[in-house]
Amino acid sequence: MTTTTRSRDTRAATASAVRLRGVTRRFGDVEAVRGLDLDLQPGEVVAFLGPNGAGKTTTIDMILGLSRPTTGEVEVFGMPPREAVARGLVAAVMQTGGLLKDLTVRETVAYMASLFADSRPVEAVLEEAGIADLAGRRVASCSGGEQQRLRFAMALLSDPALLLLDEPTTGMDVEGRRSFWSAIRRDAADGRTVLFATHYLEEADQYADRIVLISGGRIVADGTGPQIRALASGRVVRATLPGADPQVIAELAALDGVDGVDVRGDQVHLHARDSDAVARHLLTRTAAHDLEITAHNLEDAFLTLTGKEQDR
Ligand SMILES: Nc1ncnc2c1ncn2[C@@H]1O[C@H](COP(=O)(O)OP(=O)(O)OP(=O)(O)O)[C@@H](O)[C@H]1O
Repeated sequence: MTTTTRSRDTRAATASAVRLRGVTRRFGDVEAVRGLDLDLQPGEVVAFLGPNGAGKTTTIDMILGLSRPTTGEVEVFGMPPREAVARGLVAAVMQTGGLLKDLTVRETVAYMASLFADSRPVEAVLEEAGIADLAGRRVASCSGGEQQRLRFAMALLSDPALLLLDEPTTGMDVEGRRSFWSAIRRDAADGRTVLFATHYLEEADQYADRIVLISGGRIVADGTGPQIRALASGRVVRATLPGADPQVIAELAALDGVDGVDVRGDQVHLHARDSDAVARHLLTRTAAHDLEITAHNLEDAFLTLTGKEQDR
């Protein structure tokens, strides 16, 4: 792999890669981002995870200097985002656009390289993005995943210290996603800071060192996958409860230590801090059977944590 120099000046070497303080962004009546404080350290791979409309793209746009916060401060390597972008410290891989279908993969990267005063060699970035063997192929014949790796190669030309990816694998199949992320992870091992927005829990859990969970324009959790799971403590008790009447459901919901009840046909799901007490109640006071008790998984944590924010 090519050795690269990513610390282009003293400020870039010493500051947080990204620093947000009290950042808000309004669009008319819509408060897309509501008071974000966030620090990304150089070399971290961070997933920005949240449901539709959470404020992920709005935040990424502010880090890229494409829009300004309504209030608050955004700094990238200790400088205003536009300055960091102008110095080639930041690059982005967006979901769509930016490719000429009739060019080959190599021609596309070479054309982009010709626009930079100080560009890395074309062959090196093709290699790093894992598309050297596709260099002669027309862009139109590349799959969605291959086109994303091409965008990734283009983003590497300026050797950015920070790479931003906005839902980079939307619409890719499992194999496309896997090879895209293995290229990103290989590259990040070399010290690049990566922030990617995603809807996919497994993607965040599998490929990020840290997950920042955002909902309704606020950060609702920040930590590793296991730390986020632990935040939504408790268990899920599932049972078959045929024809459960509303009175029985109301009693279940009112039990001590029950945080929520979902009824799906004959199935009842209870989110409970004391699963033993809930199981005892179900078996002795109701017609429930086929009980199953499981620990929360990341998806439960996601729904619990983002649901709480949406309720506000
Ligand atoms: N230019 C705009 N004008 C008006 N409202 C906007 C604009 N851009 C974003 N919004 C609103 O701000 C909120 C946050 O949007 P944003 O695109 O940042 O969310 P997101 O987390 O990226 O969502 P998705 O995962 O669906 O892309 C949404 O309610 C959206 O409708």
